[in-house]
Amino acid sequence: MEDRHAYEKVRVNGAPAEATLSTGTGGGGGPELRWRCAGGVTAERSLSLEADVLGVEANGKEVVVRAFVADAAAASCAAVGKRRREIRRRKDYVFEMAAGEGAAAAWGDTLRGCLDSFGRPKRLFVFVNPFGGKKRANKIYAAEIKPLFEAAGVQITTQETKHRGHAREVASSLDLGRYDGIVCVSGDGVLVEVVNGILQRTDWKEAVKMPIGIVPAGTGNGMAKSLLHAAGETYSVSDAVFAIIRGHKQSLDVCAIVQGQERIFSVLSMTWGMKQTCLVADIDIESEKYRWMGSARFDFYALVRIMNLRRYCGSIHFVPAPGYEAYGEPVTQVDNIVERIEQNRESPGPGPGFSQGPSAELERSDWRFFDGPFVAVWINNVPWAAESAMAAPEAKFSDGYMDVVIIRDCPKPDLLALLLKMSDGSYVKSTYVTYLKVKSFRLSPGQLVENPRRGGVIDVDGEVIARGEGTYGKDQHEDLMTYGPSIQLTVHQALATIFSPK
Ligand SMILES: Nc1ncnc2c1ncn2[C@@H]1O[C@H](COP(=O)(O)OP(=O)(O)OP(=O)(O)O)[C@@H](O)[C@H]1O
Repeated sequence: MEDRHAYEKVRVNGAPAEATLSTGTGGGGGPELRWRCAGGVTAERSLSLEADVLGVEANGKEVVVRAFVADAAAASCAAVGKRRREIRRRKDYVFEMAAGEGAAAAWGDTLRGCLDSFGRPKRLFVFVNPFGGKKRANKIYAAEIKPLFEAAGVQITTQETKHRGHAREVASSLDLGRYDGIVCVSGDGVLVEVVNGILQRTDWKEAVKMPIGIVPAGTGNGMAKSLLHAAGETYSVSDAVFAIIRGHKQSLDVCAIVQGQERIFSVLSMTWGMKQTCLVADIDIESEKYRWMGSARFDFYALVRIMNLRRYCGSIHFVPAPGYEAYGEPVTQVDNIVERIEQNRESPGPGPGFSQGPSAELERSDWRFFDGPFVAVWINNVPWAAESAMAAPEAKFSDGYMDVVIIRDCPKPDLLALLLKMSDGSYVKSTYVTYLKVKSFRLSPGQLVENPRRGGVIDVDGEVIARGEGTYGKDQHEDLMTYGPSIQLTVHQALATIFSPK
């Protein structure tokens, strides 16, 4: 049954009005506040507590409702309930109760009760990476993030990341009982560190249930873009924060990437060969020097990059998801693959290694393969690799599969055309792109076709994990894995939990 509190005499931001607080769900719309100003010239206004309200405070005769709405018009009853793409803004509505303090206190209690019933996070641990993206994360935090959390009454503990790996260290030992979630104000890198830190804990099975939030403040913000886009929300810092405040959650597949005794967990992507994000970003940024060309500079710079196109020898093996069984060639001798999986099973260490993870034997007879050369192989967990690159339009957060994109021999003009369609994902329709979903995957990377003394680069969630001979930085960097021996990927379905707008 719907529960209503109606007041004849209320002032809303000083204007006399009649207001109704509805706490029930009888109408199907959830708890809401409605009011109509005296005189009736303005339309009835309403605020959905779940979709528009951050917090509430009762003060004497007043109840202050801290809202986050698209604009003044968006608070009209016509707009309530619809998904909006407009930019939201902070707005306070002060309800002065004619019936006095007692009525204000009662409204305050009722409103807070409604907000509490949504299960929103009350205590958050927030990482801020001051070096992410354009090094503005601290400013963004102070100007756009902190005020929203404060308005929502969320208790915040912040931690600036001091060095590479710091977020991982902290997440591996944080007292999780003190928080309802961990938030990363950063690019995807810190998020990945947090997931890896949690999975190296001895209590990882419990710890991995801790919801993780991401607020885009880096160069690569594929996860934030994927979450907001999937919910039909605008891609912005404030929308990402609001999603965390509202406390909706989504489970997320985590991919274990293993080579011998080395293991890393990925939530976004693994890439080999041409990079999806790099090329798109490069065309935006590096083409600046060709600004005099006008809009043709994008095409020109893409062309420059494609002229230097590299193709790599190697092979990939995979267990296809249902519906993709016809892709590639059947593997007749699976023993090598299974042997390697069995070796990996014995690898020590905490976290969902092969001993705890999904059983690999189930997939014993289903392996298929492609041989190179390859221009690019991308394995994606979520649709967006960066905010401007929709690498895997079919990817789902927790379907238990990785979406694989393979570009093999592709004429340069076609590659250019394909690249220019990366921003909406339509590039996958090209005949030069093979797109499939897999349960397990194995990459055996080889040398450049044009130069057998030179290898390629393998990148996981934006970090290089292996680089071959002759590649940039080979002499300076000690990578986690070796370029050459196979790298095995296994999906752990819905292992992690992430704050999501819906
Ligand atoms: N204080 C710091 N100094 C140097 N590196 C840091 C610091 N804090 C975090 N990092 C590292 O920066 C890396 C990238 O961070 P993040 O993803 O937030 O930003 P980004 O701009 O998207 O990154 P990038 O473009 O470099 O991949 C992470 O791996 C993280 O460990």
